[in-house]
Amino acid sequence: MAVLIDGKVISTKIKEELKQEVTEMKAQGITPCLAVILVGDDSASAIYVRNKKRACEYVGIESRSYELPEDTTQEELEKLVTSLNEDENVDGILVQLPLPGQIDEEKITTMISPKKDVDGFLADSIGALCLGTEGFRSCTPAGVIELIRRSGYSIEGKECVVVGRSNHVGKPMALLLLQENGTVTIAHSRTKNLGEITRRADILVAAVGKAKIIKACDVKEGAIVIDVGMNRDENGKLCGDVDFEQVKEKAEAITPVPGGVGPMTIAMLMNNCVEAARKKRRE
Ligand SMILES: Nc1nc(=O)c2c([nH]1)NC[C@@H]1CN(c3ccc(C(=O)N[C@@H](CCC(=O)O)C(=O)O)cc3)C=[N+]21
Repeated sequence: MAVLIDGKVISTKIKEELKQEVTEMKAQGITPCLAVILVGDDSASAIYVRNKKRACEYVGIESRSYELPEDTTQEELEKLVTSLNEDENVDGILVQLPLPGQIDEEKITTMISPKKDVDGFLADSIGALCLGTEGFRSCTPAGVIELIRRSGYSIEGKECVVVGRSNHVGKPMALLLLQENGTVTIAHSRTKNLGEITRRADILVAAVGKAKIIKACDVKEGAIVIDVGMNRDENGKLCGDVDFEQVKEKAEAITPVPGGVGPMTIAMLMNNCVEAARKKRRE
């Protein structure tokens, strides 16, 4: 039976560390501030946004939320992002994705000032990650690295396989593992003999978006298995990309869903907000 990597415990530890730092910042008159924009009333998005607000409260970050109706126009949303870009009190801007169909998502997200890109989604941030220079790291991949590190495992020299190549998870995940000196393979929907490749992994990161598709036969004995998936199973229950019940018997360590990567994404978002506020002070 594998070691359970507890994202709730580790994310709470990170938030406690950030809370300390924010207390010190506040003593110097600086309060980090995150603006969260939610368009429409998708219930899953509403839950995430609520979790983010709660995390802000815990850490001592001021959160401003903008909950706009489903029929918000492109122009209205652009105006809001522009005003938040210009607002010196706002350190980070998060536009909750996905956006409704009438909105040009690409245009809205690329409007966000790179200094306030706490999601780490912009070309500036991904470029900095690629070059290994200072910039915001994408929250989910950064959370995965922290989970591995704080559980006492090293990445250096390990065979790392990332399944999934999305801009928000797979690609930045591979770059971060590379930066940690892992030997990195990116597998995806067109990969041939997927199982052969995943079975090589000492560290396997599943970011596919398909419920329980990683089975015990896809995993090497003793692997560290990180599940980024957020799916609903046949009973409507939240589950990952990994068939947890099977794989836990074979892995050295495994993350659950929920309670694994999800809470870490939020902790790293808090980290990026504090970093944004810290950088502003240095300017
Ligand atoms: N601009 C933007 N940035 C994001 O970071 C972003 C986004 N849009 N759109 C949606 C996805 C999804 N996402 C999650 C964050 C935390 C949990 C999380 O805390 N999950 C809990 C359980 C939550 C539940 O019970 O539903 C867990 O895994 O334990 C899940 C999903 C951030 N996203």
